[in-house]
Amino acid sequence: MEAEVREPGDALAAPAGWRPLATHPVGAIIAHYAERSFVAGDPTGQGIRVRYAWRAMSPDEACVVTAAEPAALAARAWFGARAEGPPGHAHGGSMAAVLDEAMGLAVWLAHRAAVAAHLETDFRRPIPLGTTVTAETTVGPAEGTGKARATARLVGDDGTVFAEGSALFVLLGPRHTFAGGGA
Ligand SMILES: CCCCCCCCCCCC(=O)SCCNC(=O)CCNC(=O)[C@H](O)C(C)(C)COP(=O)(O)OP(=O)(O)OC[C@H]1O[C@@H](n2cnc3c(N)ncnc32)[C@H](O)[C@@H]1OP(=O)(O)O
Repeated sequence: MEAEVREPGDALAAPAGWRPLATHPVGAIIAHYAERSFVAGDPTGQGIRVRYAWRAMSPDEACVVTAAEPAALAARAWFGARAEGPPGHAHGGSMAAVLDEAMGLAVWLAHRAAVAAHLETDFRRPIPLGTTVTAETTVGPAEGTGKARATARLVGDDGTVFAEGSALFVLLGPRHTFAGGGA
């Protein structure tokens, strides 16, 4: 029998100072994608529930950004019974999926169309099912052109760092076959 897992209630709301992704002009397109994504596309399910948010960045934060109004991306993520890995705790793949998608969307929002070429994840603490965490992201320059480096971490409301991710993204150009590439 599945253990009872606490529902998130309104814990998935955007953190203080952040706004729902759909309220950003570029973010609205990405938010539409997220509605269909296997990571964030089941907002009432018992697997992972993810809600994205953005805030404006100050010029000194926006080290790689080409957008006129640079924006940072964060997510609130809840892990339900169907995200179980070790008994009572989140599956590492579900944590990596949240990190991967949050970093990917951060690159799309801050920079332009890209796909992950290399992804690393460090699992620091197990996430008890029913926990809501914040996925914090950064986007920075990568060595060489046509690439971006992103990081993300899953942080509990008490400051516990559950997982950290780092990824290399290759920016999509005309030679790539991904739909929507060439931005
Ligand atoms: C509407 C809103 C939607 C919004 C949609 C948002 C979706 C977000 C989803 C989350 C992100 C994902 O999971 S994306 C899905 C998972 N990723 C994928 O499926 C990608 C599969 N891989 C590929 O298609 C390819 O390998 C690419 C495109 C990544 C790279 O191929 P390529 O373009 O031919 O690039 P290539 O010349 O080989 O390499 C370019 C440069 O990157 C470096 N490079 C390439 N791969 C690697 C690597 N693994 N590790 C280190 N470095 C690498 C090379 O050394 C080179 O550096 P230099 O010599 O130039 O210095």
